[in-house]
Amino acid sequence: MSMPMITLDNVTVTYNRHPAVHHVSGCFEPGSLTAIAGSNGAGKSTLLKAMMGELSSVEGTIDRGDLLVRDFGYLPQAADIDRHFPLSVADTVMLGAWREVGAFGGATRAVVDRARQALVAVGLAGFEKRDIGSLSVGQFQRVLFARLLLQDAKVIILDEPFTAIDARTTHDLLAIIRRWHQEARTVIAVLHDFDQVRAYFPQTLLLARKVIGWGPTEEVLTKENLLHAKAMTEDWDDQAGVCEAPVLEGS
Ligand SMILES: Nc1ncnc2c1ncn2[C@@H]1O[C@H](COP(=O)(O)OP(=O)(O)OP(=O)(O)O)[C@@H](O)[C@H]1O
Repeated sequence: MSMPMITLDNVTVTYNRHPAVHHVSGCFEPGSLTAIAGSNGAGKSTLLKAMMGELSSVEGTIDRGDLLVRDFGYLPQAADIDRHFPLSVADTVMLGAWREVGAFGGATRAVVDRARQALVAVGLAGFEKRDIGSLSVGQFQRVLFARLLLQDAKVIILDEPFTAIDARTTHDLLAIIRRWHQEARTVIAVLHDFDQVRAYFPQTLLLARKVIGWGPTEEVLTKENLLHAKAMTEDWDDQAGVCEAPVLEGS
């Protein structure tokens, strides 16, 4: 059996000493396609940011195995992305290849061809010279998927990729996620639409500050678990302190 690719062991993440997620343990297998689901404030984005190494107050262990930073492709929530830069669609997609190209290096013909193919794959052929500020929300999301295609990452982490995205665009981008899965990449996506999760994502991590369920989607998204998750998130005290270490019997 292959070794787990990303293993979380008792991960707790705090903001100003208040836990946003706590005691999360489990693993993302290589090539798995996992949805992270949960209510607003359940800690989904926090967990992704911790996995990306973006947060400093992380307790427990996030073991990324042999993976390097370059092996991760990360799409943050749209609200965290500033697109008021005077960047063209082509330049934005090319950012996916910056590790290959380097800060001042020139892109090879092969990289430019791959960027062009990525734009075709997301249905934006001919948009190369458009300013990203002039795109619709859905078109911009397609550009960001093209950038991920170019990056060619082993692990792809998407934070609410379909929020405010229309059905047609969502359908097209889900097809790309499916393609990544068929290519045996590990894909992790925060999603709010349970029907979508059931239809496309074999694995689910249901989060409500802690893990409510993590495994095959049909076993995790039960009515009971969803009610439990909702109640947990609603009852959570944002000012709660970090749990004390459990007292071991006999100590
Ligand atoms: N930078 C921050 N500073 C302080 N608290 C934060 C910060 N970011 C998130 N939080 C808090 O951590 C908790 C979890 O937030 P997080 O954004 O991870 O939830 P989420 O499940 O992704 O929610 P949503 O579905 O609304 O995006 C919330 O109570 C939030 O207010």
